[in-house]
Amino acid sequence: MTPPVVLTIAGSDSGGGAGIQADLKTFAALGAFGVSVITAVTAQNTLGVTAIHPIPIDVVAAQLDAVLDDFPLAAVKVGMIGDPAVAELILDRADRLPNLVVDPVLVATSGARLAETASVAPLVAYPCLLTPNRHEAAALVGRVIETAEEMAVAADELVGRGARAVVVTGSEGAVDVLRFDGTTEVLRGEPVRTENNHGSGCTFSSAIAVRLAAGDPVPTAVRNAKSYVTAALLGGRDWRLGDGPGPLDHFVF
Ligand SMILES: Nc1ncnc2c1ncn2[C@@H]1O[C@H](COP(=O)(O)OP(=O)(O)OP(=O)(O)O)[C@@H](O)[C@H]1O
Ligand SMILES: Cc1ncc(CO)c(N)n1
Repeated sequence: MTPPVVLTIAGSDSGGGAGIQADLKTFAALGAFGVSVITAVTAQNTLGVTAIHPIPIDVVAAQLDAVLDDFPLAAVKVGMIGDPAVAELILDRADRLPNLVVDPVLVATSGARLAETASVAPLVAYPCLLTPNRHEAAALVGRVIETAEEMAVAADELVGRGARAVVVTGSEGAVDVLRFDGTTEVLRGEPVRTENNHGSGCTFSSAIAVRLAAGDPVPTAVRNAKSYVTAALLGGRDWRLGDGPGPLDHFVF
């Protein structure tokens, strides 16, 4: 059977654990056919980011149009965009981008700054499914977020600005908060004791996109994606790839 096509619009991680590379592995692992629009090339490994080269906006637009002109998209995941012009481009083509999941990537797990808050601001007001981690949500609402209660208030505030749904992720504690359709759901996952969490957020948002493409309602897609990330974290727990926080085992199944 022909698989659903899912698009990632994101940056390349030369280390293979996050960004476009994590997205395409997640799509393949969960049964979707992945296509990609690369917004930036990062020189990156498990220890950090040493260079960022934004792709010129006309080349980003040409990739997007090449994909749109030939593939029936079932869902779209947006990761690192780096430049507000890319956000404007996405908004301009948004009526052809179904099931839009936006991970407002601002900081890598290693702590390196990947994008300015202003670069994703135009997309935050679009009715997409937003997946900020606690720190990204804090940058978007302008205050520190620590507790699940504070995550819920921030998620509600971001829905108020126009998002269709918001999941604020809590990283190691495995507690995420979903705000959708007037209700708040606290998702308590199994905390995995691991150093290897590089790309967990990219993997999570990509898995949500695949599950939406498969027809899951938003809360089911988010729960299924969370189970997949937990399994991939467990699978890669004992891997030793690089000297810093390593990647997940995307093909754990
Ligand atoms: N150690 C862990 N054990 C269980 N779940 C985890 C762990 N770390 C992250 N998660 C889960 O992974 C998903 C992604 O969230 P996370 O907050 O790690 O994203 P992120 O910080 O944006 O990741 P990255 O920047 O590395 O891509 C969430 O569902 C979160 O609960
Ligand atoms: C290219 C890229 N996108 C996203 C992340 C977030 O983890 C990263 N480290 N690198």
